[in-house]
Formats: sequence, C-alpha cells, structure tokens
Amino acid sequence: MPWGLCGGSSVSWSCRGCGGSLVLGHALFSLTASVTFRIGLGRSFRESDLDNESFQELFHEVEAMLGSFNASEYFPFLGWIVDRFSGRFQRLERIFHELDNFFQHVIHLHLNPERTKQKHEDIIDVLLRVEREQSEFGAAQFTKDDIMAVLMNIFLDGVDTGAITMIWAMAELAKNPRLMKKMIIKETLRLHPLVPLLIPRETMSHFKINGYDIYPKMLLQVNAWGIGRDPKYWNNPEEFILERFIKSSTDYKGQNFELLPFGAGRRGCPGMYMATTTTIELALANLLYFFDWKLPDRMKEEDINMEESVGLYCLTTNKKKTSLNLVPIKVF
Ligand code: HEM
Repeated sequence: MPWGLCGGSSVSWSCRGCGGSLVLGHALFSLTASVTFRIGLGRSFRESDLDNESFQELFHEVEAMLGSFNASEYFPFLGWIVDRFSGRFQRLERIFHELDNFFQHVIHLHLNPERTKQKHEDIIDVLLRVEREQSEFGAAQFTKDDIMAVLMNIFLDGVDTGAITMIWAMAELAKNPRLMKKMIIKETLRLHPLVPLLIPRETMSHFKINGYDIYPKMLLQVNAWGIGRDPKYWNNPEEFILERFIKSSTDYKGQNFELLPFGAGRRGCPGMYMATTTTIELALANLLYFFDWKLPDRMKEEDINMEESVGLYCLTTNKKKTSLNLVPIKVF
C-alpha cells in the first residue's frame, strides 16, 4: 500500500471505466513526499531505499506530538511537571532520537565518495559543501546539527502540507462543481489554512490593541483561521466564493493581513513557493485537466462533510476530518 494520510484526511476515488478504486489522499501524499524527497535528496521516496512504513509512522507521530498540548510552553515555570508526568518529554525524546537517526542516515548516504562524481547537487550536497568550506576557512559555524535542523524543517513541513491543502481544494470543488475550471488555491487557503494558529510570537514592547494593554515578553498567537473568516474583511465569509479574488490584489504572501495562510514577517513560511508552485498548482492542474470529478451515486453536494479535525494549539494541521469519495471521469 502506498503512502497514507491518517484516516479521515484521505480522498478515495473509484475510476469509472476501469472499475478499480484508489485512495487519492494516499496518492497526493505520495506525490508531495516524492517532490520533497526529490528536492531534498535528489531522488524520489521510492528510490531512496528508506523503510516506507516506519518513516510514515514516525512522521505521523511527530505531527501528533507537535499538535498536542505543550504545558511547558504555556506555563513556563510549572508546565514541565505536567509534561514530565504525562510522558510527553519521554515521547519527544524518543521521537527526536529516531528522527536524528533518520537524518544521520541520509547525510551518511551523501558522504559516499561516489556521490562527488555526480554533476547534480541536491540540498544536502549544498549544505555539506557549505559546512566543509566553512571548516576550511576556520569559521566552523555551520555544523552537521544545523544541517539536520534544516532537513527536519524541509521533511516535516514539506510532505503533507501540500496534500492536505489539495484535499480541501478537491472537497470544495466537489461541493461547487461549477468552479471546477477556475483557480481555487487562495480561496481554499482562506477557508482552510493549514496552520490555524500561527507560530507564537513574543512581544518586544508595550502597545495597545482594541483597548487591551499588551506588555513586553507576552506570548501572542495569531488566529489565521479566524481572520480568514472574519465578516469585517470578507463578505459571506463561510462561503467558498473564489470570484472574490478575481479583481482583488489580495494575496497570501504576507502583505495582506486579512489572508495569512503562510503567516507573515521573518517567521513566515519559507516553503510557500515550493508548496504552491511545485506541488499544489501542478497536481491540481493535472487532476482537473485530465478528469471531471463527480460524486458517487446517490450522494449530493450538501452531503459532503466539511468538518475539520483540528486542535487548539499552534502547529496543529487543519485536516479534513472525514474522507471524501469522488469518481473521476477521464476527459481524454
Ligand atoms: C500549503 C502548504 C503550506 C502552508 C499553508 C504552510 C503554512 C505555514 C505557516 C502558517 C507557518 C507559520 C508562519 C508564521 O507563523 O508566520 C509556516 C512555517 C513554516 N513552514 Fe510552512 N506551509 C506550507 C508548506 C511548507 C513547505 C512545503 C515547507 C518546506 C519545505 C514549509 C516550511 C516551513 C518552515 C520551515 C516554517 C517555520 C518558519 C520559521 O519558524 O521561521 N512549509 N508554514
């Protein structure tokens, strides 16, 4: 079985004509994993000789941990007691030990002298070269630990972000079939931002918002999900209306604060262009160009469950709670 998103996030589809069925969520996940591996490792996941099942399991465990309540972050003085007794610390240590092993293995593969004969460098080759050249000049500020941290970001953030957004886009399209031929990414990200609460920020100075005093060193969380549905900024905010963007310059690049699916500022998402151009646009364009998508017999548009499976904490990914069954009709 190929890659799978946990349970409900998948889109399953059965093919009219061939009679077989496939889980599209799995296929999309497999695609984004392969794009990320190709960018990171220079080859697709299947070619990477890594154990698919255990990587997938580890990946979802990390995701669940990042989305779960972290008492130390919210109650810095006493929270660690809760985290220690709940077993969170121990689980984190084990998971990050396994991740370290994984990244060390990947780096080890790149240190093979045979690789230097290859003309094409991938990201790890470049990072290793930066590390080597720094050492040669005696600066030695960039270490293998830094390389592992960069890889952690690429793999953890690069794999299922695109797949989840595509699943939401397909679900919205199945509900609004007249929109099948139009561009839908902005409106999908407005209604279903993957990270509903952005990365927490610490305030540097005192200021006031809506009559509230905000003091220095306070933890602030920006609710991108709430802003995207705020009737002060959006007409009929709960409705999927992609025409709202046709004559508007509003974009998701961090300049328009009413649309922040990728955050903004220094901590804004560095993977935004990779996600939108190399993954989501490419895959959605192919899915919509080669197939018309219909609902299975007897199912109506209003029967599609648009519930989100999301927690309250930052870094929780906003997945579709239940799977979506679609029937592709081949156009060509
Ligand atoms: C649809 C796809 C994606 C969405 C919606 C998304 C969204 C976000 C958001 C909202 C943040 C927090 C920004 C903030 O608080 O201002 C973030 C951070 C981040 N994203 Fe993405 N992301 C996506 C894909 C990716 C990809 C493909 C990568 C890398 C390959 C990536 C790497 C990161 C990293 C490393 C951070 C942390 C940045 C920091 O802490 O400074 N993301 N992303």
